[in-house]
Amino acid sequence: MVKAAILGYGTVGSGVAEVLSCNQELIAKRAGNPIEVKYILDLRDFPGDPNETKVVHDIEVILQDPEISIVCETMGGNEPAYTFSKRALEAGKSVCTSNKELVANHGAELLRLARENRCNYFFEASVGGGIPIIRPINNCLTAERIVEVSGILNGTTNYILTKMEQEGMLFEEALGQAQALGYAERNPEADVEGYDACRKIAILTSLVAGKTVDFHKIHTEGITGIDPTDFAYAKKLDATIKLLAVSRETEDGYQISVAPYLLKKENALAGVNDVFNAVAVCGNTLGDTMFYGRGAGKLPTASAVVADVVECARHLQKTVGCLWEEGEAKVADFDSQEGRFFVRVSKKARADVEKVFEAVVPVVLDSALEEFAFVTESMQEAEFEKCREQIVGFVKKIRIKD
Ligand SMILES: NC(=O)C1=CN([C@@H]2O[C@H](COP(=O)(O)OP(=O)(O)OC[C@H]3O[C@@H](n4cnc5c(N)ncnc54)[C@H](OP(=O)(O)O)[C@@H]3O)[C@@H](O)[C@H]2O)C=CC1
Ligand SMILES: N[C@@H](CC=O)C(=O)O
Repeated sequence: MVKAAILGYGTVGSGVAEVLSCNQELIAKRAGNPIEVKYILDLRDFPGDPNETKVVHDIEVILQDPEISIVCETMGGNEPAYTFSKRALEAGKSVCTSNKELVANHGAELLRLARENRCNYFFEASVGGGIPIIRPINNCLTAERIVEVSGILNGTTNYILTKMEQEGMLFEEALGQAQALGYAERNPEADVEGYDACRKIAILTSLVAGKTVDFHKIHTEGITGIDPTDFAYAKKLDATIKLLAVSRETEDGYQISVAPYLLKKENALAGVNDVFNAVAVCGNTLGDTMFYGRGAGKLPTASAVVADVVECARHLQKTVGCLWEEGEAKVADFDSQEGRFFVRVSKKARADVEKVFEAVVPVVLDSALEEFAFVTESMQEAEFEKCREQIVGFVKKIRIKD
């Protein structure tokens, strides 16, 4: 019997207990041993819950119990999750986590501690919820030089954008629904301002680079500025708007950004809706591959954590290799990033626009509107900003994913 503990009995933690119980027999077969949850650490008690007798409030009970070989950290946040994870690994207990904030901040160090203590630090659920992406990058794509990773990495914002586009729902209402469904972070600013997707693309790029990407260096924009008029223009252009995270290897380092993008309906990512996420990975010899599934939610995310638990149970006292070491991977200057832009400007700026951007083809939604839009040629971010300075009045840009 392999004994495990769950730290944090919220959306994901309670899902971990449910998946372990619901698929108990097949998990025992696949792990080579039955897996039992011995303790659940939380701040609260859960009277009436089937696991209420397992609840403890002192981490020492778990850390000091030699029977516990696997700890699922589903509390979230940096502290005390960082200290608890570190201490579990130092005690030789493997840790499986869904906590991307912690992985993005301390992944390399926690992996080293796992190696030093002959156990494992696994984090499949930290990116893309239930989508297998960490293990595929580490294992199945290990023969590849990965040149680009991009995709939709946040379920909450994709849910909000889908509801706004398809049902004309207001931002706040759609966010409220995503929170009620258990998709959003405790502080949903992390979702809507793009910070969550930023940490996830930092984790993926760190795995690709083998060194840590400092996520503070990633250009990050959220979706709070996207309004119904943007969707009306997108429809007119046979396009949609998605929050994309993009990471590309260049000679100057990894060019990484998180921002809303306008993308044509025929783009595979345009059809990724609601809480679904998709990650496209391009390898130098393989070409393009894509991973798709539920990016958030109780059971899909818990399923990924439990898969890590099974992998730990199969490798007790052995560390499974993961090439992500301490030291920093270079992030390229964002200003040199190149692409086309969709731009909304006030009607009064027409002459300026034609002078600065030359041959623009205006997109007009409604002649009564005091604005029009156009699409630029491919140019660098810095170049666009210089042009923008020469245009008086309202200017709003959305990048285009070609
Ligand atoms: N929800 C999702 O779909 C996904 C979440 N994740 C990540 O998984 C992690 C957990 O998310 P989620 O389950 O949604 O969050 P929840 O807020 O639902 O659950 C966290 C649980 O941990 C408990 N907790 C917090 N601090 C402590 C502490 N010091 N000691 C003991 N228990 C504590 C909380 O108790 P209390 O409520 O009393 O504070 C709560 O029960 C986060 O890192 C999140 O980013 C990853 C993928 C998807
Ligand atoms: N809040 C996150 C949860 C999963 O990582 C999201 O919406 O994607």
